[in-house]
Amino acid sequence: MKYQSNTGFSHSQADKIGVLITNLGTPQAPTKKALKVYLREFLSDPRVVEVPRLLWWMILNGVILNIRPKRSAAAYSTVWTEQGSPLMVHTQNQAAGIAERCKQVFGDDVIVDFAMRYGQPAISDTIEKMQQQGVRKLLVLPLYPQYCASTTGSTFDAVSAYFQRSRWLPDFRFISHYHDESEFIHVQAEKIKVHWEEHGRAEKLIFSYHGIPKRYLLNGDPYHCECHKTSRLLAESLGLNKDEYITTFQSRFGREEWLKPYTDETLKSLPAQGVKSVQIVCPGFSADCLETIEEIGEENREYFMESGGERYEYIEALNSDDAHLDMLFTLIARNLADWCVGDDYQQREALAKQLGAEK
Ligand SMILES: C=CC1=C(C)c2cc3[nH]c(cc4nc(cc5[nH]c(cc1n2)c(C)c5CCC(=O)O)C(CCC(=O)O)=C4C)c(C)c3C=C
Ligand SMILES: [Fe+2]
Ligand SMILES: [Fe+2]
Repeated sequence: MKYQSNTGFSHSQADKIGVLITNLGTPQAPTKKALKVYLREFLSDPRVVEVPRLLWWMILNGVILNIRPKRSAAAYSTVWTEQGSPLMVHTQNQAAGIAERCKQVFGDDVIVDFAMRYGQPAISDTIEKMQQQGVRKLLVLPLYPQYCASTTGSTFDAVSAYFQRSRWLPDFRFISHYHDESEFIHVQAEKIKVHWEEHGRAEKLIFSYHGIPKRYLLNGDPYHCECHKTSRLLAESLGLNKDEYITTFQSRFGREEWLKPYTDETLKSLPAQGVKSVQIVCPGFSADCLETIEEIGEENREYFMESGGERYEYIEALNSDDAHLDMLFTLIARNLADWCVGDDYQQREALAKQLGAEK
């Protein structure tokens, strides 16, 4: 059968609204074997590596998958926790926190779940499960504040690949970015302010974002602009002058030029320019993961200190902070608004306000 049917359907089943949270995905274990599986899927995605397929297949299988898994497994084992990969643990907690908030406001009308673009739980399996539970309207929120074809675009590909095989499509909404939503800027700025209250301020605040090849920007990807806009809005919210913060790009992969300035080179050069203390935050990562904990928390710290830096502080990602989950819930609720049996949602909101006022 070309188009799959919805196996869970019964006429008495209540219609539900689904909220699917997604993130990138992570290996199953910090081992060479698991890394090979993960990297093969991730790096085979043409949205991630835009190189002619045959050439890339040869480089990937002939070189990268023979070298990288061992190196990456060693890096992952430094961040692995008893519960698993930090990215997985944070995403699970975020989904649980959002589900709790949805339950309080929407009752049983809304089902919240999470999936990963690469590895498990797969986007297709999760949407299928949600449809079996009665989901007829689906909102997908990839947890990337800035749009990038390599991440957000690729998530859309995975969702639409499932839809293309599916007989009964739900109503569908997709949040492609939220970097300039006032609530997002507010929570991220507050996290920095709390850090300042506890530790004082450093000479420079560095906003470090995951990089992409410069070619993608030149071909029209808005990611670079959205990162700079995020930094500008945060700086405005924090009252920072232009010389008090820097926007940099981390996690380079391969030999071609990526977005500049590079985080590592910037940190190596700052002490010689007289900057001895920095605080670094990653507003493109909604959850701490290998790229923040190991690369920013450890590797770049060493570069800075070995180059003559004296004080280096990494400000953690928003993870499952209550304020972050409240912000994500607000974003979701706004996008669900007229779906949530419209009047019901308005009435519940009014009731919640009334109850709050009576307390
Ligand atoms: C060509 C390669 C890559 C592009 C383009 C890219 C874009 C990109 N990635 C993220 C977010 C994350 N990337 C993470 C890990 C990671 N990224 C790449 C390569 C590219 N990323 C690799 C090979 C890896 C694996 C680790 C390694 O071997 O170094 C992660 C962490 C995942 C985890 O398990 O902790 C995240 C998150 C964004 C936002 C982005 C473009 C904007
Ligand atoms: Fe990446
Ligand atoms: Fe990295």
